[in-house]
Amino acid sequence: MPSITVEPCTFALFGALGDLALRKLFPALYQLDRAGLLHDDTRILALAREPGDALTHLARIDSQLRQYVGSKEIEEDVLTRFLARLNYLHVDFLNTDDYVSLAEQAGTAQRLIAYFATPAAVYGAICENLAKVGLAENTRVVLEKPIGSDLESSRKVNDAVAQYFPENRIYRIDHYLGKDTVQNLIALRFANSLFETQWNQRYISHVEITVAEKVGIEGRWGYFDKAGQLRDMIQNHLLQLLCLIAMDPPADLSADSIRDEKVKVLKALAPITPEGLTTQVVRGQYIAGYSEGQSVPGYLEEENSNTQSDTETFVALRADIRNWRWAGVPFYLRTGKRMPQKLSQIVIHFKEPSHYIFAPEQRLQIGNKLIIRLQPDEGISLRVMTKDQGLDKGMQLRSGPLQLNFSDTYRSERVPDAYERLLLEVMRGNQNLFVRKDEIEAAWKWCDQLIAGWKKSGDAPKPYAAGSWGPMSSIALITRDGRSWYGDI
Ligand SMILES: NC(=O)C1=CN([C@@H]2O[C@H](COP(=O)(O)OP(=O)(O)OC[C@H]3O[C@@H](n4cnc5c(N)ncnc54)[C@H](OP(=O)(O)O)[C@@H]3O)[C@@H](O)[C@H]2O)C=CC1
Ligand SMILES: O=C1O[C@H](COP(=O)(O)O)[C@@H](O)[C@H](O)[C@H]1O
Repeated sequence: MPSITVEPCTFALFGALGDLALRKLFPALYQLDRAGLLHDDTRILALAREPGDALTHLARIDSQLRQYVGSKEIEEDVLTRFLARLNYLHVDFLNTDDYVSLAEQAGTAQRLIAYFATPAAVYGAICENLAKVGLAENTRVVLEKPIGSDLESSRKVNDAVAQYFPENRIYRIDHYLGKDTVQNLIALRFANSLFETQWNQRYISHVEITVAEKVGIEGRWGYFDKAGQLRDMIQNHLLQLLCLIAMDPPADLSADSIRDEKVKVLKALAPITPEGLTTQVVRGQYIAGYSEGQSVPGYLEEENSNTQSDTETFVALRADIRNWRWAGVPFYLRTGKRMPQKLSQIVIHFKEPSHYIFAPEQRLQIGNKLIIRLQPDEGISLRVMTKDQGLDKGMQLRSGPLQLNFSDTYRSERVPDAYERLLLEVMRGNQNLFVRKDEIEAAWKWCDQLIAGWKKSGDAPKPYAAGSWGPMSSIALITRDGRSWYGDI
């Protein structure tokens, strides 16, 4: 039986016929229902501006749900119960009159959760209209990323929402924070004194964060070309991972204690100088190549693409954190589309022992590594040095893993999708997996200087073949510091 009690709510999904809603949000709500985590009285209002009768739209949601959840996890009785919670309302989000019927349907008996699966440009108007029809009181609003495309535009969006909703009822999504393995970073760091005592510049030489995607642009060229990989992935997911690795221990698990610590890290990131732009940062764009043995098009040949674009699909960079814990410890970040495999991984490289007593030729492999695999094959592995076995081996060293593979250890547990966790936490009113306004702004501030630098220097992205690990210069970026990307791979 579920151990979490969740209050009933009316869940209003703005943009209910869009890609995110159909692919991720309805499936996540269904899974919550399946797990017994939706209150019996919880209702879902699917809001979109497509005309036509409600039954046709509900039938589409039903069929997409079956497709994205998959037949193995569709239980007909649960699906029937889930669809009974659902109603479709035709609403143009910019038209106040359309909100009257929403207000009638929503009522005031239970809390409204308004999820904005729409472009950020309409968040402010939705908030204003909700307030005009008396639906802002007590409502929680959920904002999808990206919030703006730079500091200034993100402030505008945040300020527009803040006119009607206080920060403690605003839930900004970064879906990486909903991944079980990402939350595990907090458990790993703060429930094990073993690591925390070593977690600083005295013992750690450098940190790598790789988020590689095998997919290309997948029909999202229109959105992606205006964004690029820095805005799409680094500004949010990778910087959030960096924060969870680098932050000081929070006083407790409350949302603000964790967010206070994360924002300190973001503010401590060293700006990247014009010289650093060439030595510390690499941007790339994929050209045609191979993925799983099949030829795949380059970025400029994707569906709906232009023939020319300077948008990056790959970024590798070295970030430095200006504080006592991390002085002199580079954080190497790397993310790209159309890489050889889907892989999100953090590698903590520990320093060599302070006095070395083994054969000089074995020195290269010295240095423990903690490898945190976020996806796929979630798990943690600690590379430790041991002596090779056998009478003839002498004191020959070998690096081997102490391994915790989550799917073996917790075999019976289904790994929930990030959105399931996040939607549940919104219903519970727990903000600690959501991003506070000052975090978003500090992350934009740091990314803006990079974007401005690229613009000023006219730096074009370096080509890399689809199916490779990025431009050669991303290897030079780390080898210049006498290191290499772990296991590359
Ligand atoms: N798709 C994804 O994987 C991800 C999406 N996101 C974010 O989620 C949000 C939604 O993305 P996505 O689903 O891909 O986008 P889509 O364009 O597929 O969906 C957005 C929906 O909002 C509707 N909409 C926009 N303006 C109005 C309006 N004035 N009145 C009524 N409906 C309106 C659109 O309707 P219409 O079609 O009629 O214009 C569309 O159905 C965005 O903020 C995006 O950045 C974040 C991470 C991943
Ligand atoms: O937010 C986004 O994330 C996805 C990658 O998410 P993952 O959970 O599959 O690792 C990325 O493809 C997309 O471009 C970006 O907007």
